[in-house]
Amino acid sequence: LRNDVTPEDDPRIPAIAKYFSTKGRYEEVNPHLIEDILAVNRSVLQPPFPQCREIHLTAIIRHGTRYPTAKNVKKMQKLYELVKSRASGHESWLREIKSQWTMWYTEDMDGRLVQKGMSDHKHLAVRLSKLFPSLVSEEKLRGGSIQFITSSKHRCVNSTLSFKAGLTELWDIRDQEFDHAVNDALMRFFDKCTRFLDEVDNNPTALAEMDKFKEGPEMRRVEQKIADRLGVPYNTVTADMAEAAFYMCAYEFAIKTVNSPWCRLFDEVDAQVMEYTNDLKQFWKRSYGYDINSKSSCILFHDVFSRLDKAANENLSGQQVTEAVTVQVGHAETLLPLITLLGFFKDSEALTSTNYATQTQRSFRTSQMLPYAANLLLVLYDCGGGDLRLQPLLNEKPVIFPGLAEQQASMPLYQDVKGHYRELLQGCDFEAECQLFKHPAEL
Ligand SMILES: O=P(O)(O)O[C@H]1[C@H](OP(=O)(O)O)[C@@H](OP(=O)(O)O)[C@H](O)[C@@H](O)[C@H]1OP(=O)(O)O
Repeated sequence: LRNDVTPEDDPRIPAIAKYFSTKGRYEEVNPHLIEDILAVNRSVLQPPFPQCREIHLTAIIRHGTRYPTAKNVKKMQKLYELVKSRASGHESWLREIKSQWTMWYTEDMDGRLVQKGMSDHKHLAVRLSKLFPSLVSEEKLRGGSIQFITSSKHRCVNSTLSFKAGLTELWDIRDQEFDHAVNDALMRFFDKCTRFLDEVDNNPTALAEMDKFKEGPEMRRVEQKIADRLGVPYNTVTADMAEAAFYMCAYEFAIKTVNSPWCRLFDEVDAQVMEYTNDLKQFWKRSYGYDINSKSSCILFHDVFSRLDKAANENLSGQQVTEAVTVQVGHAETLLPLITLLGFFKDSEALTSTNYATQTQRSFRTSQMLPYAANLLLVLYDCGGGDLRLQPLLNEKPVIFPGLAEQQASMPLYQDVKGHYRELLQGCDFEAECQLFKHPAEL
């Protein structure tokens, strides 16, 4: 990409790429990476005093770009069959789909990491080594103070391997291998939380707001416009078909970096409606929609703070921090509950099927929050004389702990962060929250 070309002007990037929600490219969230995937800007880190030193980094990272899940491949196959057999439009992009494009997605791909997903993690590893050179360093890696923890899913394990490869290739390390721990209790807590499974994941009415929106006027308009563009009867394009078409555009771009003819089925207004549908799914299934969504991450929340505490205590007693870096690889459904528990991206109104128009300025945008390789970074600083600070970053951009903004413009004191989350630190017990009966709030 030339310097004078913005992503909006680049014909290789679909105009709707910034609305792909959890199927989006990390580069759309950090567009400077389009030009240089290894670029970092250390000046975004602004410790309050020059003597502040980073002493610990916890990175919780979503796996990299992956294939669609089997469920979505099926939907995409149905759409492809419809287009092949019924589409009567004469536009060149439609002729291209019908005569040149082949349906190459198969169900056995089922969410596996793609080549681009490996690069996502390799590149992220290199950028983190540039952003935090004293922590993500060859010496620390060789010395065993960089720990890797992953979910058992192949896309996560392979992302973890790629992250490690990014570092070992960077430093040309060939004489040593580095372990990782598979820990689903931490990285797939949602699978183990009975109350969440019962009340949300397996509850057919939990996503009622998304279901209603899919049947509502905004989605109907998108479906009609797709039917018009294809030249098929209105009743053949359902919400699932529209979703499948959106995935076709998103996956072709995320996996192959091509602006495929499928993208011509949407204009920007349509894409915003599709984005809202997915935001509704994420909101009700993994975020503020139900209290248990975020509470299911209590186990990870405590794990994060116990690591920070350990690093803080070792540092305060003059010892070397044993675990300088913790890299934890999981899913959108790992990151979002934790981000929610910490209070990020909370709007005053819930996302519902009827408030699409008033939610246009919402902060809850999964396209920005949860692309492939999305990451929450927590960096602990020692600023001398017992002054410890904690800087959160989301997708490598500094963010402010919600509620702590007024008290502290710059990096907050670690003690203040702990004070802010006091209630959760003293409670938020995974076992108690996740059991079906005797929920603490009901006692
Ligand atoms: O809509 P799909 O089938 O892709 O949903 C996936 C989840 O993807 P997401 O909704 O976040 O885009 C997937 O999360 P990921 O972070 O691993 O990509 C999740 O693990 C998987 O179980 C699918 O969830 P669903 O319950 O089948 O919708």
